[in-house]
Amino acid sequence: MSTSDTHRTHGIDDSVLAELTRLRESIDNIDAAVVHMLAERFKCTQQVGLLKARHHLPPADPAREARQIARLRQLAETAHLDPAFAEKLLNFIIAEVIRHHERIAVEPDTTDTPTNRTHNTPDTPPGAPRP
Ligand SMILES: C=C(O[C@@H]1C=C(C(=O)O)C=C[C@H]1O)C(=O)O
Repeated sequence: MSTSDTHRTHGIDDSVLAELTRLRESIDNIDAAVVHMLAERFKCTQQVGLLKARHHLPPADPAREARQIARLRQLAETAHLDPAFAEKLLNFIIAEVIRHHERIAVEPDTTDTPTNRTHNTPDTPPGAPRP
């Protein structure tokens, strides 16, 4: 049974269904954009990881992270997004980046990239303490 069949069975008006479909199409577009933007971000951070490994720099830079969090919280407030949520999300992403950098530091010649990696994925939700 399709989604629209399910809704019809439950007596949802066609105009409501059309509105729901329209909104979900936008959500799907936004989710696709988020995936593409994250893929580009990980391409950049992968390059940063290689640079750090080559020059024996530490994988994490807490001072840079603190500046990013302060900036993102400010942007979130302006955009009427919960700043705490924005901070959790950034921390979640950064934790994954640092794991990649730690891996690059011990395996600098790896051709494995975050975008094609299917193992070693994060299993902690946004907001969980960094492993
Ligand atoms: C990408 C970097 O490495 C780490 C990851 C960061 C990020 O994902 O934004 C920020 C700081 C570092 O802890 C960096 O130093 O710029």
